Order: sequence, then C-alpha cells, then structure tokens
Amino acid sequence: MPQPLPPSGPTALEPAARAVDLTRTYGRGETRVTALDAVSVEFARGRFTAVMGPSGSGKSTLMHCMAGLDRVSSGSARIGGVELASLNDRQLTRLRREKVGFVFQGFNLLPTLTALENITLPLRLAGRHPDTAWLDTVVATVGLAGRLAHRPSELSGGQQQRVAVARALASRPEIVFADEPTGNLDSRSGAELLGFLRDSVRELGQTVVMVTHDPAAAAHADRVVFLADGRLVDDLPEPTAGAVLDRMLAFEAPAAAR
Ligand SMILES: Nc1ncnc2c1ncn2[C@@H]1O[C@H](COP(=O)(O)OP(=O)(O)OP(=O)(O)O)[C@@H](O)[C@H]1O
Repeated sequence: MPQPLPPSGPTALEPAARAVDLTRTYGRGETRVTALDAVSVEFARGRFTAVMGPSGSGKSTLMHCMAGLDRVSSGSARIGGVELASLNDRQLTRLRREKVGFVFQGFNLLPTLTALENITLPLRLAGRHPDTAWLDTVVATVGLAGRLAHRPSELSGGQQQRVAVARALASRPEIVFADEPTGNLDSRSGAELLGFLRDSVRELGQTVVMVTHDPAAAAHADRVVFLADGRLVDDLPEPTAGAVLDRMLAFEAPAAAR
C-alpha cells in the first residue's frame, strides 16, 4: 500500500512552492561548495517566474531542491505546503509524479513512443487515467493537435520540446520547473515555446518556474529572481528584456572591476 502524502494545507493561500533559508552544500573540507546559501523565496500560484544568475550561481540546484530531485542540507523546501524533508524516498517519488512537472533542455522523450504516449507516460506510471478534457486543452494550447501519432524523430526540435511541455502539464501539476527549456531551440521555436509556457499560466492557471540565461526569454515571465553566489540578490516584477539586461550588467560590473 502506498503511504499517503501529508496533507497540502490551505491550498488557496499557500504558494505553489516555498523555500525558507534553503542551504545546499556539496563536498567537505577544502572542496566544500555552498551552492545555495540561505535562500528564501516563494513561487505564487498561477504565476510565471524566471530564475536568472551567472553560471554556478545555484539556479539548477534551487530547481532540483525545490522539485525534490535533490535533498537540502538545511532550511526548508515545500511544494504546496508539503515539507519535502519530511517525506521518505517513496513519498518523494509520488509527490514528484503527482504534483511536479519537469521540462529539461534535452527533451528526454522516449524515441519508440508516439507524442501522445510520451505525454501520458508519467500519468500511466503513476497508475492514473488521463483527464481527457484537460489533455485536449493542453495539446491545443501547445499546438500539437495533428502531431500526436508522430514519434520524436518525426518532429522538429520545437515540436519535441512542446511535447515535453505537454507531458509536464498532463498531470495538472502544482508547479512546473523548466531548466533552460529553450536552450536547444532556434529563436523562433524558442519564442513559440515561451508563448506556450505563458499561455499555460495565463489561460490554464498553471504555475511555472523557469531557469534561463536569456533576458528576452525572462521577459515572458511575470517576475524574475536573480541568484549570485548561491544567494537571492534581486527580484524584478513585470520584467522587460531591457530591465533584465540592466540588472544583469549591474551584477557583472562589480565582478569585472575586481
Ligand atoms: N553534485 C554536485 N557536487 C558538487 N558541486 C556541485 C554539485 N552540483 C552543483 N555543484 C556546484 O554548486 C554550484 C552551483 O551549481 P548550479 O549547477 O546550481 O549552478 P547554475 O547557476 O545552475 O549554473 P549554470 O548556469 O552553469 O548551469 C556550482 O559551484 C557547482 O559547481
């Protein structure tokens, strides 16, 4: 029998995810690295947040700790009110399947499965039946109707990444984490994909957190948070590409002057 997940709490008011003083260190002694240093951040429901910062600033570590793919060293990471540190491995796996969607740079589609089979695979693994009406809405939102019987090799890179987005949304997760989802796409496919992610937030009420290096990509989000040296250093609402670029230059200027 699967053990029940702890209750999610008063969900309407609870942010989709929250970190409090989240610290993650790797290694010991001289090789010890503090990837995240007491980061506190909330990701509100129904919002699209971009996470930016220089290489090595802790962006992927933050995503992995928040998504339950990595354990925190100290502090708290919660999804919909559930403290991830309180879960055993089996409960964590279930929480990831049921409440979290992932979109990675490399798509991670299974080549022998059709687009539709790829999209519904996590649900089937979780022993759940897809909600057909929701699935139709997701497929229409990401513009994949007519491509569902194709295998990944018969789809363009942009279409493959849209399959990955539909797969992340298929379970109607509490939150979707996307790690540089446009990294392997040409600029047109990338812009399209960002439009679909934004539509999933605006029209379907989903919550998306996306790591990106690209100010134009970040400008599709409702908010940008900036990391530097494992710390949260800035928080920009309603970002424009210009404003994001200005912040990035402001962080880089002191480093360049050293
Ligand atoms: N498994 C690990 N073992 C040791 N050090 C790690 C591990 N994962 C990450 N780090 C270190 O933690 C720091 C933050 O890494 P992280 O991958 O989160 O940065 P990032 O901002 O996502 O970088 P990039 O933009 O280059 O992907 C880096 O110094 C990295 O070398």
